[in-house]
Amino acid sequence: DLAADRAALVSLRSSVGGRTLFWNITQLSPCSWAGVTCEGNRVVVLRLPGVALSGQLPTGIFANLTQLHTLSLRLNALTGELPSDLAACANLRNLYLQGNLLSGEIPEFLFSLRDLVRLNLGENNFTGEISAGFQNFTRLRTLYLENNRLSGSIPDLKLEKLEQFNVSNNVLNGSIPERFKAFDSSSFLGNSLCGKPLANACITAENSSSIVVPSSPTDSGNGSKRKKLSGGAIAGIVIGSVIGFFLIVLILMFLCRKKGSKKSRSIDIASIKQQELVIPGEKPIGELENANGNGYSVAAAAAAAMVGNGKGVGEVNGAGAKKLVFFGKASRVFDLEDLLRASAEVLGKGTFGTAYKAVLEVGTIVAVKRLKDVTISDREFKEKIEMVGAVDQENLVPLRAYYYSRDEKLLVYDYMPMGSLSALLHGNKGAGRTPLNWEIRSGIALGAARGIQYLHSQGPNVSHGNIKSSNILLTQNYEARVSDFGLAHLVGPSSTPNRVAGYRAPEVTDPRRVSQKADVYSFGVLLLELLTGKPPTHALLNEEGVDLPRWVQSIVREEWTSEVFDLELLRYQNVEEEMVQLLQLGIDCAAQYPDNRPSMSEVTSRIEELCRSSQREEQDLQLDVVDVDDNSSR
Ligand SMILES: Nc1ncnc2c1ncn2[C@@H]1O[C@H](COP(=O)(O)OP(=O)(O)OP(=O)(O)O)[C@@H](O)[C@H]1O
Repeated sequence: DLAADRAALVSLRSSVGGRTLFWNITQLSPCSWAGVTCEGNRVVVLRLPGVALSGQLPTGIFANLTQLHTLSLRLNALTGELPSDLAACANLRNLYLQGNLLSGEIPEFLFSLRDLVRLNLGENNFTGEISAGFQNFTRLRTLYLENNRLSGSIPDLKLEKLEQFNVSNNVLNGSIPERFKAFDSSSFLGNSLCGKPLANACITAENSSSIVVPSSPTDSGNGSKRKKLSGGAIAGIVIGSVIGFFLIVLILMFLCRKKGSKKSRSIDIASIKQQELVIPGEKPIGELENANGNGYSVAAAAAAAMVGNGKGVGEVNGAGAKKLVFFGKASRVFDLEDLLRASAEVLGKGTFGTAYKAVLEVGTIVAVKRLKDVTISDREFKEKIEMVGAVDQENLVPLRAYYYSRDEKLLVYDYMPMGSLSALLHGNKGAGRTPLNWEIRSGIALGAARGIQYLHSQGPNVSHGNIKSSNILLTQNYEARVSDFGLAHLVGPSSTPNRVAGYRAPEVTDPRRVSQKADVYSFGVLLLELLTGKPPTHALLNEEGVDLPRWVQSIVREEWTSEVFDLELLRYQNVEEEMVQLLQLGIDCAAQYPDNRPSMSEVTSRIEELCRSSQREEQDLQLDVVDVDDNSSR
């Protein structure tokens, strides 16, 4: 009686052999076990690494698991040949059988699993030659065959996508085919192979007289093959090395100089940028005329009236007559009077104050942020806010206007109708929830990365300082817009609630001094949140959250990678590769040491590349569907 929990599985480790366990899996619904992920009632991921499975895998199990996407039986004691019904798992992408006692030739039926992306058959007792059938795996990225007893030569397989390859410690011989030469020599050691990347060249008619051929393990007793280098070859090597050495020294000197000159030029880039960013000639709205020729009169109480701190609209036109200042030419579609008459509703309280949604009488909707704890001087505030207002990039929420008085500071933004990524991910978990597919999530990741990259491109000291999912807002089409940039420098440190804690890089001590690399860290956490659907530490009220970088890394280390993804994403199996790449990028960004993190421009190009690749996958899939339809109609 296999109870549906991990405890039962663990207690079975030592007492039950593979046969019984597998037999039962086909009869029960194992969907709630750790290591087993199901979609509907079909098993898509089956992972039983290191659970003491032994004996031969019986035929008949896999015929019932046709939706399998990942099968991991690593580090068990399975023996014998692979069962032929494994061929029924036509959706299989990841097959990990490493570290068992499987034997016999790698069976031909395996090559019918054409969608395999990762194949690990290492550390078994497989014999025979490496079949040309591997050629069928056109999507293969990982092929591990090390520590078996495979013989013969390596066929010239045209596996365009292969990234990881290892055939070390077999009994292979012959030359390493051209397309495998790019892999590290450690992938080929412990065989009788020759040619690059190994140090021992292959003996050909031309070079047999001048090249030393170190004896391989199999011909170690045959000293007659040792030949000495010719004088010309030695001279060539020496001259080549000397030239190479000087070239490296020259390049290093050049680089050092470049770095030095950059440093001296970058002095006060921030202030230069500031000048570039200011739009000259902006008039406060109070100085503009409305259609009736009357000037607008605005006072500090405008803010209070709208945000409901007790004063009415009638008290707005009081003393002080400070002005609402707009940015940009095309944005004056409403005026301050409209704003004052607007109905307002609270969107939420954040680090810098409270945000309101204001619906103007003409129907225009804006978001208004009422800042608190602004500690800097008037001049400094205006300088900084005008820099923010001048920023114009499609992935950033534009600041349309600001209002400044001693008691009130208001910022007017475009209202983003779909709310924040945080609300979308963690808000409505019920039936009416918008499913967030891979296309939407990867698009959001790309848009947000582009927005942050743009900010970083404004100067080495320009950073966002508060990257988190509630600051990634969404348009009607779920395009990402980064908000709240430039505000971290305006408010005092005391006002920062710890809701940002899970995103903050470990080296940040002052929230007003957040480096670009610290932004990259926060963006990494955001990527992990986007892919796992889990909030980071303290990101939500009343929820503790998880230390996302640590949690994800611990799971990836255990090769349970698929388990970290939000269940909603698991159905997009054709792009799992890209999902894993985005996850890896998140992990890279959230590296402990700032120097180990990529720059935002690198981050953006990596996301662009994986978005392109998933679009290709999507097109392939559509073509496949067309093919199937064609075949069935014939
Ligand atoms: N322009 C906008 N359009 C739509 N919703 C917005 C807009 N600006 C803010 N919001 C929403 O209002 C709420 C409060 O935002 P606010 O930026 O004040 O706080 P926060 O993002 O939670 O924290 P922080 O101040 O640290 O950024 C958030 O849910 C946010 O998504």
